[in-house]
Amino acid sequence: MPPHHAHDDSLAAHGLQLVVAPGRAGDPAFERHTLAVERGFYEEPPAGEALAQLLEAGEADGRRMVDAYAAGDDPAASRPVATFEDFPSELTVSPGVTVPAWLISAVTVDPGFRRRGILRALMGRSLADAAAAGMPVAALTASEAAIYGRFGFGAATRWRRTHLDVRGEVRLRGDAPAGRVTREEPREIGPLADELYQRVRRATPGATQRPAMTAIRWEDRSRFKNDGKGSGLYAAVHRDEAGRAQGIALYRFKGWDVEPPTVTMELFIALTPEARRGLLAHLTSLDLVERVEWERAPEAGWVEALLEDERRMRTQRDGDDLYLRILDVPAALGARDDLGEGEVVLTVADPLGHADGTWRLAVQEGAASVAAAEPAEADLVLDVADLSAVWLGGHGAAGGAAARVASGLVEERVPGAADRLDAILRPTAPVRSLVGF
Ligand SMILES: CC(=O)SCCNC(=O)CCNC(=O)[C@H](O)C(C)(C)COP(=O)(O)OP(=O)(O)OC[C@H]1O[C@@H](n2cnc3c(N)ncnc32)[C@H](O)[C@@H]1OP(=O)(O)O
Repeated sequence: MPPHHAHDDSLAAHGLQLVVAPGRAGDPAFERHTLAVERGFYEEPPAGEALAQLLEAGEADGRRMVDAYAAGDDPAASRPVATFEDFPSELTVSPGVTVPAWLISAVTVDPGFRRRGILRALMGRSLADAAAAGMPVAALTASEAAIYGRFGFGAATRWRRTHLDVRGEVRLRGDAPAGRVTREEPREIGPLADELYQRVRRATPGATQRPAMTAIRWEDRSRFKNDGKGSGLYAAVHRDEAGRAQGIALYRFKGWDVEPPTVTMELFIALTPEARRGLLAHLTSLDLVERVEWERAPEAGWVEALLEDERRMRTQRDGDDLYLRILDVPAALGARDDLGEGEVVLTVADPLGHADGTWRLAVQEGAASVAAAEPAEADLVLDVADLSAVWLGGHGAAGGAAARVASGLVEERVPGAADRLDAILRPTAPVRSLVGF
């Protein structure tokens, strides 16, 4: 399908034209776009099979490219000066409940064109399209934390990278669980990894669908950033006494030139405490390995709880992970089915207009209702970025609504209203994002 040109006044003022099109593997404009994205993140431009995989995965995700070109350039023959991708997905908001979500990714602007409002123009268009399509929320992960608050995004989940010291004998607390862990071939258990991921992400607030490229990595078929070798990925599967798979760990050996010898976790999914403990026992007893690196390690602390020596688990870095941006307040606030009882009236300020208004959120006998209210009735006044951050209850470093009152950014008109909102929004399961996109 040829890309179609759309008009945007603010881009035209900078001599730029907008190209909006679905990402199709065979489209030269999508190839140019994909190469520009990799350049924008200082990555080696992929070629051959690695590029083909990226394009096919982009098409499988339903990614749309929203690019800016210098006026007069042919998108099929020249490089865009700005790239942007958006695509529909699902976000889990409480265990077992998902809502449609608009994912945003691959945002880059050529250094020669920065700080002229190009991102602002592309973001404004994308969010307007999402709202028009009835999406209650948009989501992204950010390269820098300072960029997206101005567009109404708030950090809603936290991320941490840990190092687990597995030198010598690592003793775990409690009894060895029932069931067993076996090492299996990642290429042969792709559907199993996917099935377990689907089950866990539906139960985990903050989780989205996994991107197609991630599935390719889990099956050890990725040619991208992997030199085509496809080597070094290992799978451990926990099966319960009845032989049912209840957990999977995918990990990669980093190579003999890395000191200390390290494996890095690509995926850790466990449906039961037995699977968690069984897989941890496997990872902490790998011969020749002295460190397990874990990106997006769980926050809840079950690893530390299981380790006899909790100091073996060290957080190397932590910070913001998934950013959410509510577009439709009644749809978003009414979606969770695990809200606490109570009532609060919120005035939401949204510079882009999508979430502006005053609403009464009331939860009675487990049923939530969100109805328009008068601004004079407001208990709390807050920006859409703050509401988006606290919505799932797994907010980032800035804390919940009450913590934000202390910063002066959330205005409490009725004392205790922020605590009331936090109590209503308290999550019933750890809030985490499981994969990037
Ligand atoms: C979801 C993702 O893909 S995250 C990845 C984001 N991309 C990258 O980090 C790649 C490298 N960086 C870039 O390509 C660009 O600098 C971008 C995309 C971050 C910004 O693009 P620009 O077109 O320069 O942004 P634009 O001019 O529209 O800026 C809009 C506002 O954001 C601010 N802003 C832009 N980038 C940043 C930043 N890195 N840090 C803080 N503020 C920023 C601008 O100052 C401006 O503020 P204002 O409205 O108050 O004047």
